[in-house]
Amino acid sequence: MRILLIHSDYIEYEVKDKAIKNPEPISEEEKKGRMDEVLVAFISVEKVDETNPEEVVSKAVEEIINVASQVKAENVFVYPFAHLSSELAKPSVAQEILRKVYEGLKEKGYNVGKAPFGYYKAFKISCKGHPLAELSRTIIPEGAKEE
Ligand SMILES: NCC(=O)N[C@H]1[C@@H](O)[C@H](n2cnc3c(N)ncnc32)O[C@@H]1CO
Repeated sequence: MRILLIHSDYIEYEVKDKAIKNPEPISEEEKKGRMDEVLVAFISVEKVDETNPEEVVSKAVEEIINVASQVKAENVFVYPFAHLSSELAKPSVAQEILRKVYEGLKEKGYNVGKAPFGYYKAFKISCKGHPLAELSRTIIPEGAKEE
């Protein structure tokens, strides 16, 4: 899993078109969204993550919370982003893993937003620009490391 973390004044998105055959069903109001004072997590789920989804989910939640506490962000935004890796997991697995990351962050008490899965989206983001405002993390399941 590849994660790009951007501490932002805001993130806003607008759904433009379906990008896969069966995108996540969304309501009219979910076609646009915005969150202010937020740690945005752009996440690419990778093929290797399929070997141990549970481990990748818990490590991702841990890494995101670690950065959120350092930058003092109470809002987190999970953005499915298929552009951080050339070894992507298939959409069905990726959607489930991202849903669990979202749920895991909520369980830890964060105010969590998410962008719909499986769409092309326009987005605007305002990076805060401080030294910890742009970070990336790579998460690899333990088992996969032995290969
Ligand atoms: N920016 C727009 C976009 O990326 N759209 C992506 C994601 O919403 C989602 N998606 C599909 N596979 C994955 C994956 N492995 N990891 C994350 N998202 C995925 O499906 C869209 C087309 O790839």
